[in-house]
Amino acid sequence: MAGDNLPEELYPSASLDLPSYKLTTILLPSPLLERSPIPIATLLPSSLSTTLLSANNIPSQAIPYSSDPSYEILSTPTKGFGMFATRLIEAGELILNEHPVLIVPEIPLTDGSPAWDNLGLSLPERERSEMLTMANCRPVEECPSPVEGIVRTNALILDLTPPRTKKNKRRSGNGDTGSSQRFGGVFLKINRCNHSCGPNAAHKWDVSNLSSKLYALRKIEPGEEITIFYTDVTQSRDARRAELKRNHRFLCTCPYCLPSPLSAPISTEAKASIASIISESDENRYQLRHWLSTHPSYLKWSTDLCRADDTVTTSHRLALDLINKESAHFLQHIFLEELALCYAILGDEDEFRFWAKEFIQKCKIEDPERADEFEGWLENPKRYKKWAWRQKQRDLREFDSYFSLSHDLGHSKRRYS
Ligand SMILES: C[S@@+](CC[C@H](N)C(=O)[O-])C[C@H]1O[C@@H](n2cnc3c(N)ncnc32)[C@H](O)[C@@H]1O
Repeated sequence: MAGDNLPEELYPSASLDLPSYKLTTILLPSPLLERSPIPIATLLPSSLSTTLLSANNIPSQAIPYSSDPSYEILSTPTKGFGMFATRLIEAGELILNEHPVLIVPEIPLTDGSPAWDNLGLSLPERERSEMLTMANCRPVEECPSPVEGIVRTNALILDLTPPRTKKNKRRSGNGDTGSSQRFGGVFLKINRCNHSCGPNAAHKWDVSNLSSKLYALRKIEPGEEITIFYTDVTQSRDARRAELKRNHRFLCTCPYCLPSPLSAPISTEAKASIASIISESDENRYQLRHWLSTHPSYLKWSTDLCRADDTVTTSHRLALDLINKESAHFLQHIFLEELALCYAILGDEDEFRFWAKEFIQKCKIEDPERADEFEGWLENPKRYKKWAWRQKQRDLREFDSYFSLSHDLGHSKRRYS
């Protein structure tokens, strides 16, 4: 889950042939009549530009503005700007649904600079000037155009494969429209989220709305910074810091990397205690990264009556404890879903309801279809096809063995009579 993070290496060595790309600005009508349309400046392969930007694939209206946003953008002491909660935000809650201002190819342009500048110029003044205040971690020698530097610092990976509608499924047979190339999207607000190795939010791209949803992975307190992850944070501290430095050019200063403030010189004992906190966290993250391959498997358990009933539930509850400890909530939904299914297979309605509700709350934005499926089972748990499967199998076996025993007895009676 959890969201698509910032690209590992958004710009590998290959480069694009510019003439086959088309610069188009989409203007999405605002739902409020008095507001101007919402612009998205796109640089897309001509063929994709034609299909994606056809009337069928463009939303008829922009996402409505929230009149009472749960966030504000503030300056931070060491990380530039950041996004902060203005009130309590519940786990799974939508924080913001936003259209990108720029959509660009993942690989660099052969004739870079003018194309980048033209892209910036194709935005209306208000959006262009806000975009130009965004972070730019690339030196001018590397990215002569500030627009390119801003894109490389901020762009989130977008998949532009048009949504699978009945119509385009029929047209292409399997719904594959042949657009496998990835793109980057720049968002004026979501991109203000700084990285944390214990993020409290994630984002999810929705091609049918041409927008990304930012949502809470756990409860966020008023005034708390809203953070996402730019790299795989189940890696060790050294590995993730090296990756952030290489790809995003900053040394992470989040509390999971620096469990104590950098300021005053610290004693040898304090240093040793920090080192032990870091090594414990590395070990926890390593365990979480490999949990599903090193701990009892739900799939095997769900078809194997020889394994104890609580094998997976006990193990998954331990994983959830570790997830809380490391603030690795982007992994939570995997365990919540399997816990709910374990209790369904055990026919334990109270536990099933508890974990299913937890799962729905956490995944309704990441995977709304699966959340709907669980809502259906909550209405009537017995509709789940493997409801109480273990007990039913045991009853069947008992019946079988009773039946074969009486059958054998019948035989022997006949033999000895
Ligand atoms: C996508 S921007 C985030 C918003 C940015 N702070 C701003 O002012 O617009 C990424 C940049 O923010 C800073 N940043 C993000 N997360 C950070 C972290 N955990 N530690 C230090 N700097 C961070 C880095 O300068 C990075 O290049």
